[in-house]
Amino acid sequence: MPTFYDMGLSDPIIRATLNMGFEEPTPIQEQTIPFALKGTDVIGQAQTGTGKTAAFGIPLVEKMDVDVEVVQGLIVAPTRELAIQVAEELNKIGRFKHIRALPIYGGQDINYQIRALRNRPQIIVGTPGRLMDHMRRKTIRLQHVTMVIIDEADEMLNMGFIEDIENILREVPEQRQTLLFSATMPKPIQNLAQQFMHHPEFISIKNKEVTVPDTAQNYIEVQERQKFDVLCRLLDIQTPDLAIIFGRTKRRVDELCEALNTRGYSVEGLHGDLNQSKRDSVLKHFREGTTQILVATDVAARGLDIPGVTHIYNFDIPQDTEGYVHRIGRTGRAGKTGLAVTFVTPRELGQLKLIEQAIRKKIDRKPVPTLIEAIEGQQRLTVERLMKVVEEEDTLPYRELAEELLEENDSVSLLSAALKLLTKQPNVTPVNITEEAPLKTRKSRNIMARQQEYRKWDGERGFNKARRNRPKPAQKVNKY
Ligand SMILES: Nc1ncnc2c1ncn2[C@@H]1O[C@H](COP(=O)(O)OP(=O)(O)OP(=O)(O)O)[C@@H](O)[C@H]1O
Ligand SMILES: [Mg+2]
Repeated sequence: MPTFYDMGLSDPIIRATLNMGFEEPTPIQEQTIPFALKGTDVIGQAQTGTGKTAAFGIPLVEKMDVDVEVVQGLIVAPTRELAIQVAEELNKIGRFKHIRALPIYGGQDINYQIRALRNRPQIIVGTPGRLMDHMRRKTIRLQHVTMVIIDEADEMLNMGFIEDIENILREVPEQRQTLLFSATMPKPIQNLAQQFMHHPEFISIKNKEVTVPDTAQNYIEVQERQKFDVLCRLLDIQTPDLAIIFGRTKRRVDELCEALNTRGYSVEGLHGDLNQSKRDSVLKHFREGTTQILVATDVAARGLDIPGVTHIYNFDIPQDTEGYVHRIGRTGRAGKTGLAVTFVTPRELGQLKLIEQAIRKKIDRKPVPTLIEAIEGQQRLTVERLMKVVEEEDTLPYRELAEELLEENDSVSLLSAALKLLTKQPNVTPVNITEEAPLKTRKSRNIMARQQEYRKWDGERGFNKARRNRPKPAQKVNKY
């Protein structure tokens, strides 16, 4: 097994990897870092949670010149939360080399960002909209950028973002090095990517499965109006440490949050209509574990690395196969195990088949859990909690009382009553969830069709005309 040391990295970077607890490079790191250090353009594809951030972050930081106080490295990412997270990881990698990475994203005070830019970070991690805003204001200049990285590249080169990426790349010197990463890299997007790159090396970690083998994947066939009760039962049975529930729309997320809170679950919602301070606090609570359940739109589907997420629930089946891979990839990261459960209404079974074909794996069908199972799940949880207190806590102050009680009652009656008190009882308070129409089956979110459109725009009809004729990306701001 090669080590980071064998890769010819400098001391401050090796120290940083040790400091981050990385003992050896992951396969994608092992394969991409040497190419990236040599200056080769790379398209890197590897499963979710396998260390793609450091795969580009390590060579990027290695190549930055700490004495040159201009932006030399640019990373583009689809969501604000991901930009923040990637910048944090880069700052860890750059800690001993004193390389600074700054996240630049919408929803944060632009003047604050302008002040932060005066600290002269060498690396900027941005979301496209806000990056362009700074480019227009000339508060960010990209003419000394030597390396550009597009994280979640298939998403970024897709309809919602492609024009922004083109605009941003126009400001970056032509002879830059370009790296593209994602867990999913549909062929048409790979082809499209070439136009932004110079003879890229395509590195794909060959795995039988597209998804992570340590994540068990189940589906439950369920009627739309039953979904919520089934979800509550699953939560009661599976008692996840940290779980993410994905809903299709923002309204869905809001309704689910309210309904789950009504039924006594501690949940918070994340979607694009919330203001940034709310988004920050929701994610902070979830990362700290003070909120155990996050309900989110696809804004949380890509890239987020939250250790300890044990369960993913697709309350609504994802729109496309890539979405499925990324959503369930929020669990089972860095060698941990996880469980993903997808709700499928009878009319969406075709979509499930498409997902199975794309990931080349069968998703196991599970029956609708019963109320009895939910109650048993909660009882099990109570016993676990009780035994933990028996083993780990000081119960001495209660002993006298316990002995008194036992003089007049039998022990089984007493313990049964205590267990009952401690157990969350099934809560069937009526809630209001607006029904969603079933998802219409579409072949892998028409990426093929879109690619053909791009070709048309680029070729036959001429690029400029094509640009004018390009349909307005309706989901551009609204998707998440
Ligand atoms: N060499 C390593 N050794 C141990 N842990 C690592 C190593 N490299 C990365 N990690 C850890 O693995 C986790 C996942 O990494 P990362 O977020 O980069 O995955 P990813 O491949 O980008 O996933 P996604 O496709 O979901 O974006 C992180 O917590 C990271 O710190
Ligand atoms: Mg990533």
